[in-house]
Amino acid sequence: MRMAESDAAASPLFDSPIAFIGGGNMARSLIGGLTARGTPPERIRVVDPDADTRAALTRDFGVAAFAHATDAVAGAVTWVLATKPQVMREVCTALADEARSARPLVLSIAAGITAVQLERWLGGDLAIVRTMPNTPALLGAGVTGLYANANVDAAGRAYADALLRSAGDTVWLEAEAQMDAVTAVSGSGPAYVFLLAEAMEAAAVAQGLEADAARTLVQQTVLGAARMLVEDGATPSELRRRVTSPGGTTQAAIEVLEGGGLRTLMGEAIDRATRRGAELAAAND
Ligand SMILES: NC(=O)C1=CN([C@@H]2O[C@H](COP(=O)(O)OP(=O)(O)OC[C@H]3O[C@@H](n4cnc5c(N)ncnc54)[C@H](OP(=O)(O)O)[C@@H]3O)[C@@H](O)[C@H]2O)C=CC1
Ligand SMILES: O=C(O)[C@@H]1CCC=N1
Repeated sequence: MRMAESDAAASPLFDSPIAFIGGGNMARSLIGGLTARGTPPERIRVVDPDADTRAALTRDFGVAAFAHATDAVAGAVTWVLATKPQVMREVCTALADEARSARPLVLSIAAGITAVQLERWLGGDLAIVRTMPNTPALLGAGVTGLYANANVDAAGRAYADALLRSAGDTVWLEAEAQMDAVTAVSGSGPAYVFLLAEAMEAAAVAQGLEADAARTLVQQTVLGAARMLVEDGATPSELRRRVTSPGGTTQAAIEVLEGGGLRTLMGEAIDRATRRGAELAAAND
């Protein structure tokens, strides 16, 4: 579902302060995406326990960074929960008093942790949007899955959508259960592509290519292929067919990948990651 930009622009949320709880890798990608695409840094506050992390966020993006969560959320109408699932319960219960009085729109980026858990830990009856972004958000080339609980009104949905659109595309889900699959596909997905790139580079070097040449060849191949996937309009299998001359080099390689069970392996990997999301929710309840 796409939100009307006019709904978001009309919301008082639009100019209000945003507090990030946790300033690690994914928060950094989102803050980078937001500030690069027009969100004034003065609107963004971050809390993180690590002084170097705080200094780097202020230096790189001009945002205010705090050591204590209560300082970061003071006056913030939107909270983005960006700590690891393992500490989310502790983080939320420590902020329950502030949540009860401020009634913020709460966005979580945590894998696995459910809207019901967040609402319970923060004190109940809150508007919660579970989101699953990915690190290309830093370049505005991310994609985010979103699910809103029943307390989120149309303006809250439109605002959450606009916020995450600064980081790339958005896909709304009506069933929260699907968030674990989204996490496994697009949240973790960049790592699968990076692993593929690592493996291709290593294979190129094993064939005698210089490391620099191998890196450039692989980088541009992945970039070019990704652009064709998005821009050409053809299906992945049609794009693959156009590369694969009968009896040629690509066919020889694809036969090895198919014969080695690449599709089964990817299915198993995504299934395992999906189940890991549910495990994280249960283990950290
Ligand atoms: N990395 C990714 O690609 C994606 C991650 N996510 C989700 O984003 C969340 C963060 O992941 P990621 O950025 O990779 O992890 P990081 O460990 O890089 O970031 C988490 C940050 O939170 C800090 N932190 C720990 N305790 C607190 C606290 N009590 N209050 C405030 N900050 C605290 C950590 O500090 P310290 O290290 O000092 O403990 C760290 O800087 C996770 O829930 C993950 O599931 C979602 C999509 C993609
Ligand atoms: O690996 C993780 O658990 C997080 C969630 C998706 C990407 N990184």
